[in-house]
Amino acid sequence: MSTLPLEDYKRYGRQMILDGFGLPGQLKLQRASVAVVGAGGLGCPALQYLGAAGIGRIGIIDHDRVELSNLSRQILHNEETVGMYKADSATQALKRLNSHLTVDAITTALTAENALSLLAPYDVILDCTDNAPTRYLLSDTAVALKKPLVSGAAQKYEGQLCVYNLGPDGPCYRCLFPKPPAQDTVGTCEETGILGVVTGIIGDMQALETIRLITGLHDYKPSLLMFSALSSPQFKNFKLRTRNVKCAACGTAEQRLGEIKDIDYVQFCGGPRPDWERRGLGEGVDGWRIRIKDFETALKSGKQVSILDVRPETEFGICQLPLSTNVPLGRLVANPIEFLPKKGMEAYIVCRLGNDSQIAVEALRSVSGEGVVIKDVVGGLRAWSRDVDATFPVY
Ligand SMILES: Nc1ncnc2c1ncn2[C@@H]1O[C@H](COP(=O)(O)OP(=O)(O)OP(=O)(O)O)[C@@H](O)[C@H]1O
Ligand SMILES: [Zn+2]
Repeated sequence: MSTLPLEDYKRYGRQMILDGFGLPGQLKLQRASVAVVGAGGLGCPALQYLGAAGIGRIGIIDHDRVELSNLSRQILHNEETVGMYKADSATQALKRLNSHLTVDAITTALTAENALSLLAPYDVILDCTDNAPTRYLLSDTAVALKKPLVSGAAQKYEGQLCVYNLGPDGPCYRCLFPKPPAQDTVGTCEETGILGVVTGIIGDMQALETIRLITGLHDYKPSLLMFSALSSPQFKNFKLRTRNVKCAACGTAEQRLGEIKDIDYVQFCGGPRPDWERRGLGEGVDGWRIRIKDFETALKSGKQVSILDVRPETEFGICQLPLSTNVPLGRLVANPIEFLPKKGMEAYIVCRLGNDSQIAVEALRSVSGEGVVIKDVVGGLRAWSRDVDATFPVY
């Protein structure tokens, strides 16, 4: 029979003595892996309870950094971690709670290109983000990976909770919301305000639903829970129907969306918005990224640019852009200073899909001074082939 490390009986004893939980429940948590996307208002409380309960592996995906204005609700961060990546700051907090936890801190944004590969290793996915494109992306990814998506949302005095893709026939987010909300009806916490404890309540409930799913304490009846701090009663629960056969994501085969990496979620949700752009969502968005069409324009403009291709040498040998230089990612990250562009020169970083190039830009950025232009090419050579030059090989 499997056992736990001796000190874990003491650490988790209070929950282990619960009816229906026991040693099997604790072992299930220990063997489970959970991905939390967004380490903000919802993610922090969810992570805190998931870590405290003894989830074996926790992935934290967030590309944003901690700001002072986050501290009133994003309770894993503190004054000393302002400026740090939220994923790193949250990891640090969880490790303080339990030094044995296994935490993967992922400091890149979840995008259509990377969602499947980043989330595939985890059993349960938590949506703790705050924007429509990411909600659709997460829902489609959870459907593709056949994993439950524990989704939270909070704004002003109100919150919502739902487990999508629950059990064999629970609906996905698209089943309920086939069309994105009108842009003027949604806003960020920065725009609309939020009471911190409301995110705490919803984030805690996301942790609770996750624990119920993993330990087998869930009833698998899909429902949408609405919370309103100033109403009476504060909680209302709506039973949901099973999945919609006409749903583009989870319905019958004819309705399929196509491949996730090819979907432009920002466009689907009504086009770029400044706050999404600030988040690095959509394409070509913050000052450190360039969308493929703009990259093409920059190359044609005649200005002096350098193109660094960070793929492995073998892949570079397969196909490459004219005038690009190969610097495999490992070499660049080991010594970014060597590869900084000269003053006045713009550097564009490419890779196959647009993931490694973000890591490369991050490394260059950490050693670059003011006025240096370094951008990663969103979607990489795959996007080049798709949107610019159909004769460029896809491999
Ligand atoms: N596609 C994404 N990939 C990774 N993290 C994301 C993505 N979209 C949103 N997030 C993260 O989800 C979190 C949402 O949390 P929250 O809204 O509480 O924080 P915030 O955006 O810092 O708040 P504020 O609106 O007050 O500035 C943010 O930390 C944000 O970076
Ligand atoms: Zn659906």
